[in-house]
Amino acid sequence: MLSRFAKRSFSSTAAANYKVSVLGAAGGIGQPLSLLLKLNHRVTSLSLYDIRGAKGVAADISHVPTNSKVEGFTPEDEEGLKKTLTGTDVVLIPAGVPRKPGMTRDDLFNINASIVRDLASSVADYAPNAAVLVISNPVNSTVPIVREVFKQKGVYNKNKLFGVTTLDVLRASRFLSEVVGTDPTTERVNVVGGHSGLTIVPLLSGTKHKNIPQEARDALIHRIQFGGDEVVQAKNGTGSATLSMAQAGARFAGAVFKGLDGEKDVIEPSFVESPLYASEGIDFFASQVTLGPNGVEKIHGLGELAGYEEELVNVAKETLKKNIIKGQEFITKAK
Ligand SMILES: NC(=O)C1=CN([C@@H]2O[C@H](COP(=O)(O)OP(=O)(O)OC[C@H]3O[C@@H](n4cnc5c(N)ncnc54)[C@H](O)[C@@H]3O)[C@@H](O)[C@H]2O)C=CC1
Ligand SMILES: O=C([O-])CC(=O)C(=O)O
Repeated sequence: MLSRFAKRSFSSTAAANYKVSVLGAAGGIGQPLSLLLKLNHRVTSLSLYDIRGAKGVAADISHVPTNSKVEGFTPEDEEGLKKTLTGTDVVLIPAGVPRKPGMTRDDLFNINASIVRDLASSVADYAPNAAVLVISNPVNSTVPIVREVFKQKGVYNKNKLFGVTTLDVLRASRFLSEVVGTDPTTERVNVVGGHSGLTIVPLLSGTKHKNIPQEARDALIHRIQFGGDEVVQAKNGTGSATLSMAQAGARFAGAVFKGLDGEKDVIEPSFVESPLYASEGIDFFASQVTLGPNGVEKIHGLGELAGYEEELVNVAKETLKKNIIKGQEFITKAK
């Protein structure tokens, strides 16, 4: 096999070639996410898997004239998941059910935990070296589930497992810009913790907007933490954020590709196995991560926090710890 490096050495301008798989590709997130991945020049092979509809989505997207081949597989295909995953560099998992009004992300655990467990098991079998980007909720628990499945199969690499929290980062820059009257494309907010309600902690003190009045600042933080609810309510029972999430997923995957490709200073927040609060029994935490050729290259600390942010982090840690243990024990205590 001609390796990626060998292929690259023939041309200094050639981008790396990545095989990317999307599990849950025919869903509300999966479809636009797959389209955005088709538009990324670093993706040369796109494999779409879903329990239904993946072939249609693949046929549709395959007509977009970029330099990648697209294939779609469902459980009806013999060894569909094996064919999807073999040779994959990066796998994105948006498979699972979304919220309806009145539900928390944790309410999705009963259905999504087993979906993620089973898909993770196949990823461990057929793409054990792939970077795994988990979108399915509750992310605070599904990421630990993937870790335990990988550990049981002896293929766990902490540098290759990511919970995708990028939508919180997109919302933070958008909502902040609405408050301070700036162009959202120029705003970057570090969002740490986890991906649900009070576990989402935007660090506004790290932006250039230090003087937002407290009432407006508190309202802004609350909006970032509960932005997902706005979409769930507006969609009124038909789902949660899909299009903005597709953009978030494509952005984070794009950063992972850049890191794999050896670009320097590729930094995005992500929910990863982290030393930051491990001594308190919190094994995963979202913070800025430098992405490199082997996945996570460096996990950044939170930096100096304002007093109110320290409080928010403390509140986040309580729920996070429970969410993480719940995911872990779903695998380790399974009968
Ligand atoms: N991390 C984040 O920031 C966000 C996460 N989400 C989560 O993403 C998940 C997906 O959301 P949507 O795309 O809106 O839901 P959806 O219901 O539109 O799509 C989910 C897809 O997963 C497929 N699926 C179910 N079981 C499967 C399996 N075992 N193997 C392969 N495919 C399977 C379904 O057939 C469906 O096509 C939800 O859990 C949602 O809460 C949603 C928004 C943001
Ligand atoms: O709110 C939800 O259930 C979906 C989600 O994670 C988000 O939009 O941030």
